[in-house]
Parts: sequence; C-alpha cells; structure tokens
Amino acid sequence: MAQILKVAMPKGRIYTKAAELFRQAGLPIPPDGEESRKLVISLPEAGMEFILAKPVDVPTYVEYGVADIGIVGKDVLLEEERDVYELLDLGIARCRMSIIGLPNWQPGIQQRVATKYPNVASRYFREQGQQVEVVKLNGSIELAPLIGLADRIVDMVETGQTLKDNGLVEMKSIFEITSRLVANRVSYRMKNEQIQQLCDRLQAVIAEPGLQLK
Ligand SMILES: Nc1ncnc2c1ncn2[C@@H]1O[C@H](COP(=O)(O)OP(=O)(O)OP(=O)(O)O)[C@@H](O)[C@H]1O
Ligand SMILES: O=P(O)(O)OC[C@H]1O[C@H](OP(=O)(O)OP(=O)(O)O)[C@H](O)[C@@H]1O
Repeated sequence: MAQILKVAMPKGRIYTKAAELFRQAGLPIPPDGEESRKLVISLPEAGMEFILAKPVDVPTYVEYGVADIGIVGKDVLLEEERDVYELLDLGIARCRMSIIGLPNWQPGIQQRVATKYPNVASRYFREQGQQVEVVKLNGSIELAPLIGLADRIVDMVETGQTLKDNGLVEMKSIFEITSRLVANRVSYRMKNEQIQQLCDRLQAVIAEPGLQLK
C-alpha cells in the first residue's frame, strides 16, 4: 500500500489554475472551496492529503517535510531560498517581476526601493552595482512611489493594469515568473514512484499544444 502523499497548495490566484491543471491530468484535487475554511483535506482513497497554505509559506512546509511536494510561484522561491527540489515548471500564473517607477524618474543621490521581495531586490541591485535602500512592504506596493516612500518599486506585473491606473511605468522586467512543482529532498527519494507518476501526468498535460491555462 502506497504512503499518503502530502501536497502543499497555495490558496489564492495560483490555486484555481493549479486545480485546473490537476483535473486535466486526471489527478484528484479538492474543489476551490471559498465556502469552506478547512485547511487540511484528506483524500485517502486517492492516497493524497492537501494542505492549503499561504503562498509564501509553501516552500517552508516542503523544506521541513511536513508536505512532500508543493506548488509555488518562482518569485517566492527566489525570495525565500528554501532548500527544496524544483521538479517542474507548470507554466501557470505567468507574470513578471519588474522595476517600476514614476515616468519622470531620475537617479538621485539616495535611492529607495519598496518591495514585497527584499532579498530578490537587494541581490539584483547589488549585482548591478547600484547602491539602494530596500524597504519591505506587504501589499499595494504601487503606493510607495505615489506617496513618496520610495522612488522605485520591484513588483509583479501581469496585465499592466495596476501600473496604468496609477500612472507608473515598467522600467525593466527582471524575471519571468511561473508556478513550479517542488519536492522535499527526502520525500523525493522515499516516495519517488508516487511523485514521479504525478510529475509525468502533469508534464503530459503541460506539453499538450494549445493548452489554455495561463
Ligand atoms: N498579477 C499578479 N500579481 C502577483 N502575483 C501573481 C500575479 N499573477 C500571478 N502571480 C503569482 O501568484 C502568486 C501570488 O498569489 P496571491 O496573490 O494569491 O498571493 P499573495 O498575494 O502572495 O498572498 P496573500 O494575498 O495571501 O498575501 C505570486 O507568488 C505569483 O507567483
Ligand atoms: O499587472 P496587473 O495585472 O495589474 O497585476 C499586478 C498587480 O497584482 C499584484 O497585486 P495584488 O492584486 O496581489 O495585490 P497586493 O498589491 O495588495 O499584493 C501585484 O502586486 C500588482 O500590484
């Protein structure tokens, strides 16, 4: 009898797209239950358990092995730098991480950058040889240049609507972002057959031409 495979799923934007991918791959997935507050959903007949987590916490659960595998945005992987094994680019929840500013931005003596991704931003500007002060915010990042907290931000851009509505411009795209399937290193060895099977099924769907999950 196979062991239970524990899957950390991010609540929010990624969930709906990941759930659709699982369905198309013929894999079990709990419904996108807005009406339920249940966070651990067992599907014993399928040999799986789903842990519904805050997206940023998925790599933590996987690194500690309380989840065997997880789905998470590349942005979070770059920021958190958890020791997990990246198995598959799912190609869903596609967006980009960009440097954004006011249209008239000029480099000043003191440069301040606001972001939800302080590690990624600090690394990026250091590599560029630019001295900037990085300020961590937790949301509505576009506010920062509008109200004078920072002269630029590092944030996600998908449709560009948020930028447009706030009169900001995308100065440079620094990373293409998609969601990834990650595994705990020990689980990957101990539950290799189950994980590989799931991976193969997802891979088959991702490889289908004309797949509309983006
Ligand atoms: N337009 C977008 N803006 C931000 N993230 C996006 C966008 N499109 C896709 N993503 C992906 O979705 C993930 C964010 O999902 P979501 O917005 O549900 O969570 P969150 O804002 O991190 O969580 P919470 O709202 O609980 O703090 C990102 O990590 C990224 O990989
Ligand atoms: O290019 P767009 O399609 O407009 O998407 C980008 C916006 O979406 C995200 O914000 P989110 O909705 O997660 O809110 P938050 O800023 O409060 O995190 C992101 O931080 C941008 O603000």
